[in-house]
Amino acid sequence: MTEIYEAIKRSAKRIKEAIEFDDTGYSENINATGDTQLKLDIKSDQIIEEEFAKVASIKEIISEEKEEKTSLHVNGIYDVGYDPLDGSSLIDVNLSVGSIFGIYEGGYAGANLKAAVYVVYGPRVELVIAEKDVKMYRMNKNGEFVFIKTIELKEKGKLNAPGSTQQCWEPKHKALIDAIFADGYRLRYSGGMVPDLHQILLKGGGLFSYPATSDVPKGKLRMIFEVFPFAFVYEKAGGEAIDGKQRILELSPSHPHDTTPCFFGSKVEIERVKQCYA
Ligand SMILES: O=P(O)(O)OC[C@H]1O[C@](O)(COP(=O)(O)O)[C@@H](O)[C@@H]1O
Ligand SMILES: [Mg+2]
Ligand SMILES: [Mg+2]
Repeated sequence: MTEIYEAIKRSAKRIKEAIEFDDTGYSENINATGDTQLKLDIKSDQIIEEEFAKVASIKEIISEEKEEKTSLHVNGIYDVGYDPLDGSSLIDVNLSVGSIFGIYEGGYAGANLKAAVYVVYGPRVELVIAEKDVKMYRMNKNGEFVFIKTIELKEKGKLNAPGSTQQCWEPKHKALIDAIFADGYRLRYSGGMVPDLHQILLKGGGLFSYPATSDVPKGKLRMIFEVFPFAFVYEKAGGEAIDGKQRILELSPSHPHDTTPCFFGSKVEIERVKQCYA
């Protein structure tokens, strides 16, 4: 596992440099989800593939920017699913973006996750590794990742990050979000799942939701690359992640690019979601 973390750190340094100095424009390609890829989406994907190709324990990889799985090492143990540049549509407005990694053993089901990692490219570069617990590191001026702290969620938080187009929410979802705001929660939503979920983790708790809506009935966020890794992080930090009713980590996609509605948060907020969606 350490070799994989080291490859992610090398990738993070290279991607940070690309974000700072490369062309921020769109390419002419469309990915499996139907999004037009930025040149930076493609470059970040290539950087990660190059770094993972050096790691013998990785059997295969699949990313948000690849149509199909890519085999790396026949004798490898782990399958890695990743979103090379999450929130990339925020690059043009210079907001924080991220990379997300799920390290699976035995196929890309939630139950097969062995570790999850994400990187935040903000004013500083931070790396979070969830295995037994959740550890946060920050890149120093020599490009080394220095341990900062272990992240633990409180039972109840203060932040609310409601995703998707509100016009398309179900009435019960609107009632839930309104009730949470009525209880004093503050709105914190940038449109980048990495910084939005990172903020809730670091500020002690709250709720991030991306529900089923009339325009995206199966949600927008992708299981293998985005939702499973963050569900793992939230559970290891003492929180919960559900699709409304079921634990996210009990789900299995039938296609690599499958999406699911998702709710991540501390215990108290997730209990409210369960009551609403029961
Ligand atoms: O603008 P919306 O519909 O709330 O969606 C925001 C979500 O879309 C995403 O940007 C999707 O990720 P990509 O940039 O990797 O496609 C998430 O980071 C974010 O949580
Ligand atoms: Mg993404
Ligand atoms: Mg992406």
